[in-house]
Amino acid sequence: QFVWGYESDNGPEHWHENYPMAKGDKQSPIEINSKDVQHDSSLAPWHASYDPGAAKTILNNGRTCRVVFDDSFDRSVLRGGPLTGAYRLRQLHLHWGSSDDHGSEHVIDGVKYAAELHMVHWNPKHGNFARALKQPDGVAVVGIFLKVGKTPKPEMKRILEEIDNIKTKGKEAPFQHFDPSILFPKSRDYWTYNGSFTTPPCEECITWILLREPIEVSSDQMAKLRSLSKNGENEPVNPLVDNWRPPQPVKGRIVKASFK
Ligand SMILES: NS(=O)(=O)c1ccc(C(=O)NCc2ccccc2F)cc1
Ligand SMILES: [Zn+2]
Repeated sequence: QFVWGYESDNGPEHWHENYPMAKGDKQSPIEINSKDVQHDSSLAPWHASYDPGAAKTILNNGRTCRVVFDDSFDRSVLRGGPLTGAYRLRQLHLHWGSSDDHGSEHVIDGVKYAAELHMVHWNPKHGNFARALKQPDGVAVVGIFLKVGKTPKPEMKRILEEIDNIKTKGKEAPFQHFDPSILFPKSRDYWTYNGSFTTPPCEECITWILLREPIEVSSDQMAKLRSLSKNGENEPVNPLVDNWRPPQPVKGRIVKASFK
């Protein structure tokens, strides 16, 4: 039975065989070229109001490291920007490379960042997440680029400290009292466009909000992330790296910028 992944036999080039949406017209990620972006002065600023008490657990699902939040009511929400209404924070996760020179999913003016962090929110007007992902306005993901520099990002430490407890696939640990808005960069500038999950089933339900300013992490912090394994305990070690989908066809979509 086909289990999708990022290897040559089950990677992004194969996904469409089991998930036809993967060949849709509004797929993510994409390459963003500043010259094709349209500044939209009507775009509102976005606001996150997260409850640190909503954080629940952190897990290694063999494909990424994911922090899960209580989304049973409007407890941690994202508002504004291109969105109508309050979207509930459900989980955050990352995509990263096997070395510092690549790993992000979106590519900005040819620049690949070392990693890309996704904060996944869904529109409660659709009742639940499974229904929301069938709607064009169902899901909103804030994407933050991680750039390798000399100074480690202290706010990333909480996540990276937990890595040792979730080394292998299926491992989960409590992860409480965490407000992910501490990860945001200073600037609120963003690009936004309509796209999809970057993993199967590649549903085209996402309003992407990509922050222009990357956050800086250290090479050691990236090495820590790369110490996660795809394999389960007592299985041969298979490093969890290069869990990113390459850019997909833009197909005439307009990327808007909140800034000039
Ligand atoms: N990389 S991303 O575009 O930000 C992204 C965000 C969320 C998911 C997700 O929830 N998958 C699980 C899932 C659950 C239920 C139904 C379908 C699903 F994909 C996958 C990818
Ligand atoms: Zn993602």
